[in-house]
Amino acid sequence: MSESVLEAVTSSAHVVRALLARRSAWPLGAPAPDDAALRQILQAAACAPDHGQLTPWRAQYVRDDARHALLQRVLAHPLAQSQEALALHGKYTAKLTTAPLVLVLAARVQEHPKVPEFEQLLSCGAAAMNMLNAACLLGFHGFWSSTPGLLGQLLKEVMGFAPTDHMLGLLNLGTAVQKQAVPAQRPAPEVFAKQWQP
Ligand SMILES: Cc1cc2nc3c(=O)[nH]c(=O)nc-3n(C[C@H](O)[C@H](O)[C@H](O)COP(=O)(O)O)c2cc1C
Repeated sequence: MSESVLEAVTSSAHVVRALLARRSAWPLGAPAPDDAALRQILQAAACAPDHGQLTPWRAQYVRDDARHALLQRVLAHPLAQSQEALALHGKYTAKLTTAPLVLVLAARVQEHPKVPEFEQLLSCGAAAMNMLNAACLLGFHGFWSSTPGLLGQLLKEVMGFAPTDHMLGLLNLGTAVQKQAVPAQRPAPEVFAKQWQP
């Protein structure tokens, strides 16, 4: 085996090991990916399988003080003043400000004769996972969290997503505060996959 092939094989094995060891982490602190690292992470989204090349994934990222400005706008929104919504302000605060870099994810699905909605949504999920994996491979940590119900609606309005966009949650990026991640108990492949034979 040539030196360069050996190097490629060795680094591929390293990447697969890193993929298999990946854990989500929460809370997240500094450092977050800088602009150059974030660009690579976003570029990884664009490597998702994308039937019809529709680019259905959308993201807006928020760093540092801008997270607090976003939070204030969310909390000040008229829809966030009901008794029910007021009880969720603490949860919204934790969701939007616990990680130093927050990507707000959405799917922009379009009518297409060959690409149904579910394929476009799956493509967005793949894009998000590519970003999470890229961030981890670059040495950062991440946590994909949801923006249920009203929070998704508030973020959509405050951040200027399109009214028809589907909110897909937050991809929180930074560095794990707790350094010792417990290895995850993952199901063995036999649990969810089997060989089909005629
Ligand atoms: C779209 C999506 C939204 C999620 N939202 C939450 C959430 O709001 N809260 C939560 O505890 N886990 C949420 N999770 C699960 C975590 O991101 C994470 O996968 C889980 O804690 C397991 O950790 P692991 O990735 O290390 O296996 C969500 C996962 C997905 C795919």
